[in-house]
Amino acid sequence: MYQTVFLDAASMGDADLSPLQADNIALTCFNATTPAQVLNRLQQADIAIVNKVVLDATTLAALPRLKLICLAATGANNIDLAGAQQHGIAVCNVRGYADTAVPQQVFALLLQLTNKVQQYQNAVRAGRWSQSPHFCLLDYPVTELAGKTMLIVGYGALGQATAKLAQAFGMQVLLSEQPDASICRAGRLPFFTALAQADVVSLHCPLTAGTERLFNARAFAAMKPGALLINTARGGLIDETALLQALQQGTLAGAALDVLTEEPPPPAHPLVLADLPQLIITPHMAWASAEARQRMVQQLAANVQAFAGGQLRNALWPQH
Ligand SMILES: NC(=O)C1=CN([C@@H]2O[C@H](COP(=O)(O)OP(=O)(O)OC[C@H]3O[C@@H](n4cnc5c(N)ncnc54)[C@H](O)[C@@H]3O)[C@@H](O)[C@H]2O)C=CC1
Ligand SMILES: O=C(O)C(=O)CO
Repeated sequence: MYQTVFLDAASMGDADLSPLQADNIALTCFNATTPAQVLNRLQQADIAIVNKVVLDATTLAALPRLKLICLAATGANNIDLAGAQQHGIAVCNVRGYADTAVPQQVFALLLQLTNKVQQYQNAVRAGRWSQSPHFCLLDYPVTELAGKTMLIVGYGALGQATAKLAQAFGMQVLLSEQPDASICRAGRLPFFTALAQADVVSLHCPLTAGTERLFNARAFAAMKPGALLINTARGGLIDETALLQALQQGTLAGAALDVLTEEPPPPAHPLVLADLPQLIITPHMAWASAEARQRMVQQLAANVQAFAGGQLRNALWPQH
């Protein structure tokens, strides 16, 4: 019997978690877990399931029974992988579960930036259409995606699925090489060259030591004037102070963020308080269509059962 503890089960919303239940699994679900509660709750666990709870090296060192961390997410930046490795704790994630949900949100955000649906809705509600001397109201400029370029940073499952939607909109897709790469792979552009050519930049790479604040003042200065930035990957990819400055100075024409460095953000977070119509922030819900959350549960169950059967599925560590 594997003692299995889901530390932030309520982050799955109303998804049906019953696929996780099985004869060989004793499952305990906590809605949410504070950093101070982690150790106590995982003390007797063989398997920890976490969405965004942080499991750092110190915590992992104090959990000798723990054998598997099963991420209810693709991004693994909340887990100290080196610490897991040091203590022989396997780590697996879920993959491709959101490759329809996230790209759909990328375009929901991008289309809001180009088509100003919210601003027009507000204008109609405020009676401004009724007062218009014409049949229409043209107060907010609309621009087309067709013929524009989208740079995808991180060409994995979500980057590729987003690229397909971009192509369906008639956009040209660009791929960049990693900034510190010594060679540039065929079909890719050097990072700063790609930034200078893109009308829209969409982020889909993991947050690692190498990608932290990849989008900083230097990167914003290199971007094409009037470009739009969409981040549905991780907040830490962006230097948020530099982003606010780039938006205020007009270097960037707009940004849409589904993720912030600190989540949930403090109420006085400068980007949350910034009153800029060209900045849209959604609360890390790009992944969370009902369908994607249920696919996630199925993958979690498959990962847990693979482990119980002596196998590892979607292992980030140990790698095969
Ligand atoms: N907002 C949300 O709800 C969600 C956010 N995510 C985020 O999206 C990220 C990507 O997810 P997937 O596409 O499924 O992962 P993936 O592992 O399939 O793809 C990531 C890609 O990024 C590439 N990469 C790594 N470092 C890079 C760098 N420095 N520059 C450019 N590319 C780099 C990798 O080679 C890989 O091709 C996740 O790591 C997670 O942080 C994932 C799901 C939902
Ligand atoms: O899958 C991910 O990485 C997410 O951020 C959703 O939890």
